[in-house]
Amino acid sequence: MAIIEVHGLHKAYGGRPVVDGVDFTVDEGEIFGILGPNGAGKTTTVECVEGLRIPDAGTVRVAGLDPATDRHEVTQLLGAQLQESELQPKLTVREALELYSAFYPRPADRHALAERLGLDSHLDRRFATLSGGQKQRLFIALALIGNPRVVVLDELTTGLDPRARRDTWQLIEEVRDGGVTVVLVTHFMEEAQRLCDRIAVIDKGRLAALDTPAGLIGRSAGSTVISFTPSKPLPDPGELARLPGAVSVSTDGHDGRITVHGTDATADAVISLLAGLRITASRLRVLETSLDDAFLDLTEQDA
Ligand SMILES: Nc1ncnc2c1ncn2[C@@H]1O[C@H](COP(=O)(O)OP(=O)(O)OP(=O)(O)O)[C@@H](O)[C@H]1O
Repeated sequence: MAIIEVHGLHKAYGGRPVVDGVDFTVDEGEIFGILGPNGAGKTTTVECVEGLRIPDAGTVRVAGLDPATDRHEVTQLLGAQLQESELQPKLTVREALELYSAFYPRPADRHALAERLGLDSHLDRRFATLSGGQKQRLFIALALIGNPRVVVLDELTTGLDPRARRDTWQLIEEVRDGGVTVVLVTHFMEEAQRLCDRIAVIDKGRLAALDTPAGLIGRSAGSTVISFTPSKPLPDPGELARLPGAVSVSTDGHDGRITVHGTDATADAVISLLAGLRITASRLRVLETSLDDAFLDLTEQDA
């Protein structure tokens, strides 16, 4: 069941459209990614969902409510971690949690939340003295303190080291496992690929694609890469390029290693062809291209 519905969303600044007819729905319980190049309109889109910006046209519903007119009700069920969040530098972790709990009629148990986010041993630390990872944990805690049904995380792991980023991913999975729907705005393909059930790719204010990570990868031409070193040269090297789904074939002049870009069907056909020719494929590798490649295929480069 959809908990967020966005239809025909338009938003312009100074007459320049930055969100230009975006449609998507987010199902309850999923991790929904919003991916796109800088300035694509991702933050504007999620801020319309949060009720922080008023759309010029289109409809936005969160659990059936309009964030623009039912702002108070939406704030009670939607928690947000904003891009570039800051807090008063002298505020301690404990004070921040207390202050934010006071905004909600049925806040989460602060102590349990602090423990779950690994903040229990930092309760008396001032915000200014926290590391980047600790600050991000605190922002997740503050986004969750109102016991929301939906949490929107905008570029949550930007600036974190790889370990802190992975820890944060685990936290996001735990949040979802606790029944909260997560909307994740990110620039990191690995993050989107690892965490998201579905991803909306936004480019120049429009929805360029909406699919599962595997579905997006499958859309890029030559998404399966097959490489091997044949035990003897193929009698007709051109045969590989004619296999179903093959997009390109290249041979390393040094060791004769062959690389074929194609689909899963191409991989099957390469193996059957080699078996028929009684050629052994040594160091056979079949790899999927990454979401990075799919992203570059789906988003236009500026002229
Ligand atoms: N309040 C504003 N007034 C004028 N222009 C704005 C305003 N907010 C955003 N913009 C412009 O709208 C465009 C979309 O911005 P937005 O922040 O939604 O993009 P984004 O996809 O989140 O980008 P990034 O990945 O860089 O955060 C950008 O060109 C930005 O400069």
